[in-house]
Amino acid sequence: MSNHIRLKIMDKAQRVDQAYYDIPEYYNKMENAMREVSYRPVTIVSSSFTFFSYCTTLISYSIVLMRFSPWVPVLVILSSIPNGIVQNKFKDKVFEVTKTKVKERRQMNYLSNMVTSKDFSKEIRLFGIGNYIVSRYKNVFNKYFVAYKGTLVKSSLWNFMTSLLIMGVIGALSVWLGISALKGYISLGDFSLYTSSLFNIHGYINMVITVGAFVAQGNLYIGNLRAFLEQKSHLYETSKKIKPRRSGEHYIKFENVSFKYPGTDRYVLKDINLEIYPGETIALVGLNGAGKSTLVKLLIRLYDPTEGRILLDDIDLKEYDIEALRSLYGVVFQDFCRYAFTVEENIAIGDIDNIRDKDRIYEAAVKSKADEFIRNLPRGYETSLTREFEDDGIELSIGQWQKLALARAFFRDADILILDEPTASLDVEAEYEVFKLFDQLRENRTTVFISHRLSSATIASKIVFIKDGMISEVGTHRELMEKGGDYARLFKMQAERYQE
Ligand SMILES: Nc1ncnc2c1ncn2[C@@H]1O[C@H](COP(=O)(O)OP(=O)(O)OP(=O)(O)O)[C@@H](O)[C@H]1O
Repeated sequence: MSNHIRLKIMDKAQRVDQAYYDIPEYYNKMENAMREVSYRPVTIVSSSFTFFSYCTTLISYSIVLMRFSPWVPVLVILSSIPNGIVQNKFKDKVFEVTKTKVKERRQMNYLSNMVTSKDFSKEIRLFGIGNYIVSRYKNVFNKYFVAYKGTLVKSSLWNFMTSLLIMGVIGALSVWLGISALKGYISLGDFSLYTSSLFNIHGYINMVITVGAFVAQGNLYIGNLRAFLEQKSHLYETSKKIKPRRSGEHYIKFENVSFKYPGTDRYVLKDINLEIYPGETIALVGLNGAGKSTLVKLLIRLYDPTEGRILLDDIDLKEYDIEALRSLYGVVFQDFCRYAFTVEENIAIGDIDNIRDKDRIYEAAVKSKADEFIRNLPRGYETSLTREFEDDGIELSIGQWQKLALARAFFRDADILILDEPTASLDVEAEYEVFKLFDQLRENRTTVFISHRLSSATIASKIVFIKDGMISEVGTHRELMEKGGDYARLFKMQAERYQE
């Protein structure tokens, strides 16, 4: 059951849109749902059974004690009510605190993962920041614990006082039983039966209260889980779900597109108007933070524009079936993923349904210049690309990873190629070959690439210069050089460095 719910949470998490990763509340809901998934569902069911079994036992002991006097079970049960209320109230409070302190808990997880994960290991050692991270962890923990402390102290105090009440009542009833035995109103056997029933009834009341509170808390957990599973998408959901045609020939148009990231007030893109004709190779250039990657994110519908619209073959992107739309694109992100799988899988991820098509996998690797180094790996295409799980796994260099990411995009058989800094880590020779390939590829598909190496932009049929979220210049390399604007200035600046 836990596994079933975990799978449901994972399924939801892989489908929610990108905007959720910008919103802490999303993470909070997911963390709340994930936190207790390993034990909570099972214990809700088992505790419910236990609850009923304890209640039955409790009734049995009450019936035994009623033979002596109906007041005995009534008094024990009445004196337990305040303790039951206190336990329930404070369990709810602790649950609420846990829920509201989820940000701190995520921070604590992040900080403790930092010191244990490989990603940070080099810098932590080099900069000697291990202790700094541990002290940050302690600070967050203290904030987290302060919130609990008050509730825990109060809960213990109230628990102690209400337990005293129960103990007082049980003590008094034991004395009553003792006197009755001494006076001969009940036999010694009955005395022993009644006193053991009295103590048992007390124990079972305690257990019923605890288990009952746990079951009630389970309801709160289910509320959390539902809140996560029922989250709505930020992206516009069309009823039309048009399937884009597959042809390689597409016309893309940005119409007055402006964009703010969810939860922010700043326009990152402002009034973008751009046409990309079938078969064109577009180079997006501009300074850091200008908005180039954001433009790409809108094109593949990770986000919808805040204003304006983007058309593909004269139809708004929003009207397409989103999965079919995304299947048109072959993308290499600036921060592409490095999967701890085999080489083959790392390429096949571009089009996972065709993972068995080995010939196409090799073909894609040859195109991206990855085939050469793959053949020298100990197990070729079957080499595992991590040393974390496999003894004979290996680590690649960043440039080698980039070649694999490119192969992934080529394997996809996409109509539109989108490459964000696709050659940043490639050696000069590989970069030259890859750009030569783009030249061939652009005959039958549209390519959009982002590059800071302006020499590579010269092959583009259209260069789009983005400045502060706006298109400031558009044209071929020659046109923009003649214009003598920002592009020409940056190009000359880079060229001068090469001439030195
Ligand atoms: N998820 C996000 N939430 C809020 N702001 C963001 C987010 N991602 C990017 N930004 C902001 O959007 C602006 C544009 O970022 P973008 O990544 O599009 O720039 P870029 O032109 O690709 O830069 P670079 O050349 O450095 O890759 C930046 O100011 C950045 O801070």
